[in-house]
Amino acid sequence: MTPLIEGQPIIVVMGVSGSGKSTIAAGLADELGWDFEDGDNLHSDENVAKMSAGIPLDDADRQPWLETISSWIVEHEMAGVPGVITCSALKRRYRDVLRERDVVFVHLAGSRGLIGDRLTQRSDHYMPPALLDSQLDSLEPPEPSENAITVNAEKTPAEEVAEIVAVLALRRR
Ligand SMILES: Nc1ncnc2c1ncn2[C@@H]1O[C@H](COP(=O)(O)OP(=O)(O)O)[C@@H](O)[C@H]1O
Ligand SMILES: O=C(O)[C@H](O)[C@@H](O)[C@H](O)[C@H](O)COP(=O)(O)O
Repeated sequence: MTPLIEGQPIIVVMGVSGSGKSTIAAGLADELGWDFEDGDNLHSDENVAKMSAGIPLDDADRQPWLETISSWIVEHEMAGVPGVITCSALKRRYRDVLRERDVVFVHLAGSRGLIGDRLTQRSDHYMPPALLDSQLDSLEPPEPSENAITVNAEKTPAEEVAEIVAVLALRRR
């Protein structure tokens, strides 16, 4: 594993369902040789069952999940291992939970039409496309004071990864 560069934060790739978090975060981690975790895999069985049934998660459902993601971040910080993790992180107060650590948010932002099309085409996932509207309703895009990076989710995955690497001036070591 590549050791953490001093002052190097953990990257949290955020956005609504279908914005490309899993694809881009995995590609970014691969490009950098960093650890990767998909926040989707850290949901409780109850949360997955709820989303699978087409019911949006609420704040109480998301709180323990955010704490699990925070634990992943802390473990990586403590071990000095850089990483990329996905988390929808739709609301400012969710991001505030994760921001207690040294993280940088990368927001994948795209139109409802494009993301809806992608979700309709995606077949191997528990999250139903019908939940996109509630995801967009919940989304509070990062404010300028949050120092997040916003990437146009309508580019190709390779372009998005290259942009993130360039903006953060990251290099494989
Ligand atoms: N930049 C992109 N260009 C084209 N298709 C993409 C892009 N990013 C993701 N996809 C596709 O869109 C769908 C949703 O992407 P995914 O990474 O699962 O999003 P999320 O993790 O945010 O739900 C997947 O089928 C994925 O292959
Ligand atoms: O906060 C939420 O409502 C969920 O966490 C959701 O946003 C999340 O992203 C799911 O895990 C679905 O997975 P995909 O984002 O991969 O569709």
